[in-house]
Amino acid sequence: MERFYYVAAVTLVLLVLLHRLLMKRTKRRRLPPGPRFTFPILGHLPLLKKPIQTSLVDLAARYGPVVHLRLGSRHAIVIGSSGVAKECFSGELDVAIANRPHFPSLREVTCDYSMPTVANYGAHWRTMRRVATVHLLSAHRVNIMSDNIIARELRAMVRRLARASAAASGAATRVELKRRLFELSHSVLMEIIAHTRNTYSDDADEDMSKEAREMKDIQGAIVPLVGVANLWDYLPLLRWLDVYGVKRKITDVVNRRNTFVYNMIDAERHKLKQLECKNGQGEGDIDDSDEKKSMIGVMLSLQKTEPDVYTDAFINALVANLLSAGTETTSTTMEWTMSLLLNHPDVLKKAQEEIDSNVGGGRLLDKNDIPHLPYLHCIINETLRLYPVVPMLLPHEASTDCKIHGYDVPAGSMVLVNAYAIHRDPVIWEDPEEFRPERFEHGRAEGKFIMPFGMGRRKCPGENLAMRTMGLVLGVLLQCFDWSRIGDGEVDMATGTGAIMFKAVPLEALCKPRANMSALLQEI
Ligand code: HEM
Repeated sequence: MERFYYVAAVTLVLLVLLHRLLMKRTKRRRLPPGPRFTFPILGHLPLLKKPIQTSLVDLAARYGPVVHLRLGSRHAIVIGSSGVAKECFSGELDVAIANRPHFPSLREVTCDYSMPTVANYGAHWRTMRRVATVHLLSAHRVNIMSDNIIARELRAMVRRLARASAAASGAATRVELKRRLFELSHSVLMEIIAHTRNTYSDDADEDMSKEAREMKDIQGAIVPLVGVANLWDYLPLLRWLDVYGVKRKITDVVNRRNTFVYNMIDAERHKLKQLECKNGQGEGDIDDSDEKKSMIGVMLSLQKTEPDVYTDAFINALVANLLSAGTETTSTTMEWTMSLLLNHPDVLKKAQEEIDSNVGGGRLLDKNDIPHLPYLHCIINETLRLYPVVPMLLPHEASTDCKIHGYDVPAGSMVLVNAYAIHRDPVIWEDPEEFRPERFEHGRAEGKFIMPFGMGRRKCPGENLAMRTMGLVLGVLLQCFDWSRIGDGEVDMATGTGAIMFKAVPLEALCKPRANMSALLQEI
């Protein structure tokens, strides 16, 4: 018993000394300003109200453009001005904060943090990033995909909308735009990744292939589980005790997803083998160039030259990540755009006039028209300014002690950039809350900048594809149909909570074929 008291006393003294030492170190550092009071264990977490980006605007107003918080046991540095954001993402600082925090809730879903969005800065991330930017999402590949995959999927969607309108015999048709835009973005990515589509269904309401639907179900099952597991990240006891019983469910759904992607890889491998055989048998002209291949096909070609690097596990992680990172971001931005246009019919009309005078009604708008539609581009930019769908970017982490804006940032700190606040900074943007695409016209926004895709070396590699998809989809929807609100009220622009800034109320609208397009729509 005596021995127990002795050990307990020594432990207590050591803990007190350790605590004092840590406090001294912290005091010697010049951390950015932030709220003085911290809750035990939780730190400043209880101060953060949802949505976090707006709650952080209030803290920035009190403490300045760089704020220090404690989120559980982690240091977090929040950046709230464009000047400091530029400093963060240039030179050596960009490298120093290029890691990602590893949240236990994401370990299994991200294949042990091997996906590019969460991988730490290093050799593995560089290889994935190179494959994504050079082989899969380059401007050249996006150009090729625009003509075949995006145009095909878009045409199918227009055909369905036109049929639904025909069935309404002249009356406007009610369209669940959120769902339609999501299914279109998802189908485009699935086709780019795996060429799964063999046929288009005649069903006026069915926008996806069987495979795309299966993948959508899997992703739909993962998101809420990760949402619950998120609490583990700051309160490990919940994870150890598995209070909400989500651990097994996550394992099950991740296994289902991995099996599904591995099956797609095997199917693509089989297809490529068959092509090789045909070419070997002298069936000369079969085009098996990388340009015609799906993303999985391109990666299987790389696998042939370096099988140890481009393993099936590598392909699985990259494919699952591109699907989750690329679908909801693109479709939600289009949903915000259409919502803004419905609330600003004058802007919608001006965009249609631009399309009419540059493209006309004799054919569907295509990729070659995009450079001649600057106003449409301004509308997309203004939407990305007001509603950047990843409002806090993805969290970065400092791999080493560094300085931001003269303040000390300890290694391991999370760095969060409030793009939402930066885009609405009244010092930079006149009437920042107003939707005014004209602010981007004729180089008027020169010198000001928006960062919906992030900046620096961790910047989004899908920007080309996203901008092209959004330009084509929105352009064609405005070219072919007139759009109006359901009811008299304005479209509700409330934002949901979470890492992606969803619309709290899913968008529905009324659509009617435009008179100058009716002949073309009947042929489609
Ligand atoms: C409107 C559409 C999109 C928006 C607004 C968007 C935004 C972003 C943002 C803010 C980041 C984090 C940047 C940072 O941490 O500094 C990011 C990362 C990423 N995005 Fe996107 N994205 C979009 C579409 C896409 C698409 C279509 C793809 C691919 C098909 C994609 C793939 C990725 C990947 C792989 C990363 C991780 C990059 C890294 O950590 O190295 N995104 N995106």
